[in-house]
Amino acid sequence: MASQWIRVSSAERKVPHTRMEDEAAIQQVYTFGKKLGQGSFGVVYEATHIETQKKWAIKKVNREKAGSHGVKLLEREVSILKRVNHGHIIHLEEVFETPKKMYMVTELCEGGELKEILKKKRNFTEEEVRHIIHGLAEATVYLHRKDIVHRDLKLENILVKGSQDGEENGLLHIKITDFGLSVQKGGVGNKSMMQATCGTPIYMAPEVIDGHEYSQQCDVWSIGVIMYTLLGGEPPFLSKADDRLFDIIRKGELNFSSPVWDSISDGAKNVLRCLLKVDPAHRITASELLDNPWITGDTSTTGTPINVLEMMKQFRDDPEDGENAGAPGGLNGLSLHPAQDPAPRPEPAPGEMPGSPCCASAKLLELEHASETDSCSSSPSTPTKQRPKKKATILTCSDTTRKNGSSGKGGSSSSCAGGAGGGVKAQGQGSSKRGSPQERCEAGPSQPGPPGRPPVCSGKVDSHRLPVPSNCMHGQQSPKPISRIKAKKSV
Ligand SMILES: Nc1ncnc2c1ncn2[C@@H]1O[C@H](COP(=O)(O)OP(=O)(O)OP(=O)(O)O)[C@@H](O)[C@H]1O
Repeated sequence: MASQWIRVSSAERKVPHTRMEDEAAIQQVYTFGKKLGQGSFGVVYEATHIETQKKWAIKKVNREKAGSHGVKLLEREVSILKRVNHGHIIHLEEVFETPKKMYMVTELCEGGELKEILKKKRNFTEEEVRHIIHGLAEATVYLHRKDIVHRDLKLENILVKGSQDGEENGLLHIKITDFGLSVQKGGVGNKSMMQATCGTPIYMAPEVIDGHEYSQQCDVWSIGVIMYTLLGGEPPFLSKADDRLFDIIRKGELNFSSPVWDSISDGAKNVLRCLLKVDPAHRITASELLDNPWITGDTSTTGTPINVLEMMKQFRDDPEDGENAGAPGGLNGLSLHPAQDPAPRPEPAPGEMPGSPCCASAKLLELEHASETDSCSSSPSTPTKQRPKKKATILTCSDTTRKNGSSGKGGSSSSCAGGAGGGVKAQGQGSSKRGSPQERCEAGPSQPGPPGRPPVCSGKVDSHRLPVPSNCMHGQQSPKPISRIKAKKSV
């Protein structure tokens, strides 16, 4: 006898979840067809819903073979997929369970893995990549708004809808899949930070490698790795030895010297530099990415930074440029010092776009206080709490992407260009100072970033090297993710 229930947790979609004695019940509903692929924990089949004749993909997992760890990842994936509903995220139709097996019925992506398509094509055109990254950014913004962090975004986890309904004007319709390593963060402050070292080495953000507390910004880094690989045909950071690979990732130097990059626009390269900023506080957010002119196709926007920290840094480097930005006080009339900012401004409303004037000003205030903090703030809602002054807590790092940017082909600036929707525009900023080799990660530990940006705990990015846990020693070619679940904090 099959018993069906629908979990009605308010956060979850109503996804049918059926318990049954054996396979017979599912075979009355679906006809199993060809094998689509094999994962670590199970086999994926094409299946047809008998009543509707609609085709689906069914992942069949043997609990015993998967082991308790595998089952845990699967349950986590099911739980997250029940909470989401987005055009660029794989749709979970229903779940069946027997005492020995678990079946996940998901939408069918006949195009298979994006990685396989890339292998055949060698690289995608800029227009194709723009379309893919746009979809990826939309899905990531959606997830991050729900406090879900994927943590294993990579080409293998991006599926493509079939040729008939999967292409939009010849462009691929992508779906993010494999939420086994995903987490839904709880609350704010420390609870919103993660510490488990997990992901797949070539896609892992520096802060994840180093075991620092990290935020959803790790997904943005992975989008950068994906975008670079789609355009250039090879990942940005590669080494056979993991130690070396992690060192390369920590430096974050982007190489655009291969001929394939000659025909790629400066806009695309700028986006890559913004996505692959070593310091997560200076990395653009997924929603900032969506507003980037390279993504929106808005070529009329001037090359202004969209990341508030970047803007403040530029202003600090060259306040006159900021003042030339068209309004007294610089940065479009924003007050740039607490003393010039008499009235405290309200926190941004939920959903308010980052970079609205009051937010940028408030964040500058926080930044100044952040330089006086010495430890990860326990709560982002108390950013200005005074702590013992310790000069050493103004963390310094060399932002190698910027160095690289200033010498990169085409001489494009490394600042996060554009920002149509960012709200704050510092127009007319000279580019001379942008290439300054010395950048200071002024964002103190765990101080909140700009609005819409999660708090980050930035350590000494390029000098702080924690020993890499032994279970990180997968070959860099290995697509298998690392999941150090025995983290300090369970996530
Ligand atoms: N919804 C789907 N539509 C079409 N093919 C799919 C679908 N889901 C999975 N596949 C195919 O089946 C293969 C195995 O998928 P599965 O999710 O089990 O494992 P994986 O994510 O590749 O590996 P792992 O579980 O080890 O991370 C995939 O590589 C893909 O080619």
